[in-house]
Amino acid sequence: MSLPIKISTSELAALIDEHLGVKNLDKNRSWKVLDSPISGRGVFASRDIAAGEIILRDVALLAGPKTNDTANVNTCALCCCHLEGNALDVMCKNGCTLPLCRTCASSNRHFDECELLKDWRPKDRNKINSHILRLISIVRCVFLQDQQQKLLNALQANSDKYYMVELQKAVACFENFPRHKEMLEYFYRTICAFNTNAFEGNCQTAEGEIRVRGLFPLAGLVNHQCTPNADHHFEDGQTIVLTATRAIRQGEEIFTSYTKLLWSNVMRNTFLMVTKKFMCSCPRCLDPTENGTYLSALFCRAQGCKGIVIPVQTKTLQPDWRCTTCESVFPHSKMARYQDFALNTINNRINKGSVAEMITFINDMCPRFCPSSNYVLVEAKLNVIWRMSRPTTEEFNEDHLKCKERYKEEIVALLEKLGAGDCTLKKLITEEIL
Ligand SMILES: C[S@@+](CC[C@H](N)C(=O)[O-])C[C@H]1O[C@@H](n2cnc3c(N)ncnc32)[C@H](O)[C@@H]1O
Repeated sequence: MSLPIKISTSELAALIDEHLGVKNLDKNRSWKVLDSPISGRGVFASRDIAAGEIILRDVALLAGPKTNDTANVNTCALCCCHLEGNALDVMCKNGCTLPLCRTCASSNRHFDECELLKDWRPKDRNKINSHILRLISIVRCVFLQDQQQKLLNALQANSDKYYMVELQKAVACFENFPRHKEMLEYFYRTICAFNTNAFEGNCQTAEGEIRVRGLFPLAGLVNHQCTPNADHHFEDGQTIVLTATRAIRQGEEIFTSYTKLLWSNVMRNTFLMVTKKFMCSCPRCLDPTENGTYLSALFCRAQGCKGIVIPVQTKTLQPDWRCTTCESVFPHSKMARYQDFALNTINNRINKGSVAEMITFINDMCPRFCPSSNYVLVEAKLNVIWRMSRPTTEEFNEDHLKCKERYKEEIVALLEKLGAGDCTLKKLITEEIL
């Protein structure tokens, strides 16, 4: 369920223009905001767009470090750079408990935030609290101007009891967190809007890699398809760029993918349902062969059969599975256990041993229990490519290098079958931009 939105699509489009400002609104712009036949509002091509062309550049309304509950507290709360040193070294010396780099610690931008958090009185002033660090991108909604708050409230905000838990965890970190209804509702809506629309990612800057999450009002209006026509990357901690992965005709809706491209149908839709509260019905999701990639395929469980089974129904997260050879049908519960076994067995090996051991495992062991098209095995091959492309002390012989090339060809062929165009993943693999 989403929280109510009390604004028309044209008013929202005007707020986005204002947000981007004249500087970012070039005359040759290629997009417009309209109602979408897929869901709510969407972004559409206002002219033909060439493959590889930048569609839009959007500026964060709210942004902060990408963190989770337990890790990454060594990230600057403001510029999101990696911080060296122990918690006490990097924590703000004025008592707000945020980790900060030297430049940000003395900046005006931090001053107001620091005063606000100190006023709320963090309970434990001697340690960095990952909840507070995660909350900081939300807390920044307090400093938005009226029109920006209006824009924030115009974004779709899916509600969920776990988002309420996120708010309760935040409240529990302070002795004096504002508890009046209006403020709590504003924070709750902002958390919901973040979970519905935000982008997370890593970005290479002159100072090193930063890890950010941000709410981008225009990019956040882009709906999802599993074979999208656009891809995104962070230009810096405040700017996101959408690029066309193939030619887009005037009037077509622009889509990105909210999931990994190479996940299976069930995996993608489970993720979409949990994180974004919808199931996709794009052509790829409706095709049990997944454009002939068989990313879901598992071996048939019928005695003596060497065929593969694939989910037969679409539009459900618990489909029956049927063998493409003997046509035996298996309930989802049985195949889900088998898929989990393959996933756990393969994931337990990833990053544990050397790359050479991983290659032997993929080539010799995995084919005994997992078809080569299964997405978990595809992900394992991607992992080998990444590890071999990064600086490492491990030495590779000719066979290893040949395997890497073969894995790359297999994955590029999969992306082609899916119609993924010049997506970031293809560029990463073929151009080795890591
Ligand atoms: C980031 S927002 C996209 C913008 C949204 N349509 C709006 O009006 O603000 C994500 C939400 O849009 C909807 N959505 C996006 N792609 C969809 C799709 N392919 N099918 C159904 N709903 C979709 C879902 O409700 C999802 O939670």
